[in-house]
Amino acid sequence: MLGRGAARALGALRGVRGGAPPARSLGLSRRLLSFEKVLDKDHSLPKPCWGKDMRRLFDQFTKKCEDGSWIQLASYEQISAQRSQDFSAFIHAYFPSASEVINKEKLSQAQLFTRGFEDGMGFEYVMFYNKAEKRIVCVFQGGPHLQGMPGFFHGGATATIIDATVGMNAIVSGGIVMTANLNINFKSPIPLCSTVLINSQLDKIEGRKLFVSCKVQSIDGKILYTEATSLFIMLEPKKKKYDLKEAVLNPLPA
Ligand SMILES: CCCCCCCC(=O)SCCNC(=O)CCNC(=O)[C@H](O)C(C)(C)COP(=O)(O)OP(=O)(O)OC[C@H]1O[C@@H](n2cnc3c(N)ncnc32)[C@H](O)[C@@H]1OP(=O)(O)O
Repeated sequence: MLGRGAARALGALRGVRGGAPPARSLGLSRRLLSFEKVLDKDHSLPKPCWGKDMRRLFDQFTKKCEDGSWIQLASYEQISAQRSQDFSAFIHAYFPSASEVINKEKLSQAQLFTRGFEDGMGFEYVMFYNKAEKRIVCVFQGGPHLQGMPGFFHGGATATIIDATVGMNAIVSGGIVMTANLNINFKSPIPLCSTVLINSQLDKIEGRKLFVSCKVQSIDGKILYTEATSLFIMLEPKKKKYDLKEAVLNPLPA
C-alpha cells in the first residue's frame, strides 16, 4: 500500500483518500440535486468482489504512485453538491434545447452509468494517471451483467469502459469535454468476468480537439482485445464556468 509520502502527495492533489475524513465529517451536505446520495464511497478502492488479478494490479499501480509519477483517480457516483449545481448550470446553458426536454423528476434517480451496478456485477475499475506520459491506465474487471455473446463481454460494455477511460484522459487535460468520435476495432472477444488493462494515451491537442487512443489487453499483455481512437471536443472555453478537471482530481472539496 501507499507510503506516507505518497499518501500525502495524493492527498494534496485530491484532498481525500489516505485517511481523509469522509464527506459528512467535513460538514458537506449529503443532499445533491435535491436527492440523497452518499458522497463518500470511493468506488475505486478494493472491495471483496475484486478478483485476485484486479487486486494485484491495484497494488502494483498503487506502488507506482509512491514517487508521485502516477496518481490514482478516485471515483464517486456524484461530485460535490456545489459542483453538481455549477456543472448542471453550465451544461444547461451550453445545451439549452436539451435542457428543455430533460425530465427534472427523473434526474433525481440519475447516477454515473458505470457506477450504477451492484458491486461485482457490472463495471469494477480503477484508473491511474501519469501526467508526464499523458497516460491513463484503467484496470477493469467486468461483471456477469455485462454479457453479450454467451461467456463474453457485450461490445457496448467494452465501448463504455473505453469511453470512460479515454474520456478521463481528455478531461484531465482539457476540462469539460465531450466525445465527438469513437472508433473501435474489436480484435478478440473478452472473456466475461476477466480482468483487463486499458492503456490510453493522449496523442495530441489541436485547439479544442483532443485525440486520445487506447488498447485493451490481457493483463499479461499477450492478447490485444480491442483498440480505439477517439476525438474529444473541449466545450467553448469562453463559456466555461466549471472546472471539471479540478473536480476529477479533487472530488471532495476540503
Ligand atoms: C466521468 C466519466 C467520463 C466519461 C466520458 C464520457 C463522455 C461522453 O460519452 S459524452 C456523450 C457522447 N457525446 C455527445 O453526446 C456529444 C454530442 N456532440 C456535441 O454535443 C457536439 O458535436 C460537440 C460538443 C462534440 C462539438 O460541438 P461544438 O462545441 O459546437 O464544436 P464544433 O464547432 O461543432 O466543432 C469543433 C471542431 O471539432 C470538429 N468536430 C466536431 N465533431 C467532430 C467529429 N465527430 N469528427 C471530426 N471532427 C469533429 C469540427 O469540425 C470543428 O473543427 P474545426 O475547429 O477545425 O472547424
